[in-house]
Amino acid sequence: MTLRLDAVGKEFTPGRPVLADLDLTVAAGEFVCVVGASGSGKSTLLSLVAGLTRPTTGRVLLDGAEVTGPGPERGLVFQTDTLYPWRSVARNVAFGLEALGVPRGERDARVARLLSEVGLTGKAAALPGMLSGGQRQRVAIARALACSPRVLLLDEPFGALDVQTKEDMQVFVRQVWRDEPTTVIMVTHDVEEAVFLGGRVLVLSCDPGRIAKDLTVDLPAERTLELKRSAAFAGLRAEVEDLVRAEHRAHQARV
Ligand SMILES: Nc1ncnc2c1ncn2[C@@H]1O[C@H](COP(=O)(O)OP(=O)(O)OP(=O)(O)O)[C@@H](O)[C@H]1O
Repeated sequence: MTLRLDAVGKEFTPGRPVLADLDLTVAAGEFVCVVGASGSGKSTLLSLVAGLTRPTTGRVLLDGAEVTGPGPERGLVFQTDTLYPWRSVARNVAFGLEALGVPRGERDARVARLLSEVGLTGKAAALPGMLSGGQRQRVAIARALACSPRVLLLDEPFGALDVQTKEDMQVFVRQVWRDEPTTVIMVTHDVEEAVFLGGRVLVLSCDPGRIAKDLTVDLPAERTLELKRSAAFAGLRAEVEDLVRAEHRAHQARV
């Protein structure tokens, strides 16, 4: 599924654009990470693709069709825990399938497969409150994958996790992306995470947000944690950090 943003601008307050004149094409199967200073409009960009908010100017297109609202072909995972606390893990994952009216047998099979994929088969009957933060985020990812989204939108999904759990989740999400035929767009504050996961990293400028840099991550497709210790990785990471810092400073100088 090809995603295209065509001269997209977004203002929440008239005359104060958060995003301006943003053009972007993401091909099917890409893994794109979006970084930028706080307030640069990363989450707004994701909300526009999710159809949770509409652009003030320009258009968001999925395979040429304009996005006018949310849809099952786009799965969303946020930083904060958005699981339904009263539903079991399995029933959380089943939620979208129930809403789509998928028959019970098919639904149960899909949920079982996803829980196995995210390593939580044994927790199917548990309530979210009984899980760790990393486990809850895995349930959230399984839930987002349940309707076989063509595009997976991740907004700081590991921002609240400790370093070790976060690294496990990074490896996990890369595996999910390899196993499920999906395009991933992920917003993160963490430059190391962006370079580790993305095939492409977009650096947003501030006020208004535009794409300051669209960088191809020229690293092996097989991303293991050892890669983070390589010189190539360190070089890319420093390059992106410098870009984010430069954009932040340029913004500070303007205000
Ligand atoms: N619903 C809204 N109504 C009004 N202003 C909003 C709304 N959503 C976002 N904004 C404003 O848009 C700007 C960009 O916000 P956004 O959350 O997209 O940035 P971000 O880059 O994701 O920030 P952070 O890294 O801090 O999460 C901010 O100035 C924010 O206050």
